[in-house]
Amino acid sequence: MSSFQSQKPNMLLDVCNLKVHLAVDGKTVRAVDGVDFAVAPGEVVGIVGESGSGKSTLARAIIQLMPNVAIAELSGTIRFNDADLMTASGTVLRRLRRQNGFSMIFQDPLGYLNPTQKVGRQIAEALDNSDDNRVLALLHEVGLPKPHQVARSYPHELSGGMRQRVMIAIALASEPALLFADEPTTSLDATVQRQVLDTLRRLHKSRGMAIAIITHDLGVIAELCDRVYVMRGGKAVESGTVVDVFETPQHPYTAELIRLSTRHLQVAQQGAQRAAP
Ligand SMILES: Nc1ncnc2c1ncn2[C@@H]1O[C@H](COP(=O)(O)OP(=O)(O)OP(=O)(O)O)[C@@H](O)[C@H]1O
Repeated sequence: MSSFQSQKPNMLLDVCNLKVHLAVDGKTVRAVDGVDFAVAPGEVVGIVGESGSGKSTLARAIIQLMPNVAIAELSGTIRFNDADLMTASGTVLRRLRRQNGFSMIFQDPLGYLNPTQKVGRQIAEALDNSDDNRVLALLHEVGLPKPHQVARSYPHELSGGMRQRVMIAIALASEPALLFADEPTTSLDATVQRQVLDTLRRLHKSRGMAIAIITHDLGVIAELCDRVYVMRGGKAVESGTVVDVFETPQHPYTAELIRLSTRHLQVAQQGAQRAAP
């Protein structure tokens, strides 16, 4: 594993000046254009911004899951613990995906799960063994009732919320230090959204796992996150603690986002009051 000097040694993830420029139809799309991004151990960080601002590309590039399109430029540094992910070997990346590294959940579990395999088997494969008790324990941990029955189901036999929990269970199998959650509740109805967010919050507390959550929804940021990055046009135009950014936004774009959802400011303030000693 290669290692190098970090500017922020207390960070679990430390990304500096990341650029991911794509070659799309003969044009260069600056999907991520010089982003600094960091996550401390056990921290919950939000990434918010309009559609196409580069949120997903940022997350995917960090975990070395590049978009299926030609890359015009890829540069910057990505340090995860003592590994430089930009230069890490396949072996190092596989190890980080399998054990105590990072994993990711997506908006669409159906596109991710194997439709022809029972979900218990898919979780067992993620666990690298076929220990039924561990499969059931994971299903229980993500809040699925009747884990035996769920384990014997195919993805299409489950509701959207249940499938999202199965995907979370698969992501947890490697005991990740950092979970990326890309719009994990966008396709769910309001009640199920709330349940999945509560589950993520509970897992964060019980496992001490860091979470980087991508969302359009400032309410999700206000409820779940310690810090937030606001993205626009491939750049992080603003970052800071949720309360600071929501109370005194420095960038007009952030101010506009907040103006459009002022009720979330109250949620952030209530959260800060609850956290105060
Ligand atoms: N596979 C791809 N092919 C072509 N263009 C892409 C691809 N992936 C990303 N892009 C482009 O890169 C830019 C950033 O996209 P990205 O999906 O990262 O944004 P986003 O903020 O996550 O958007 P959304 O909220 O809609 O998911 C956009 O202009 C998008 O069109």
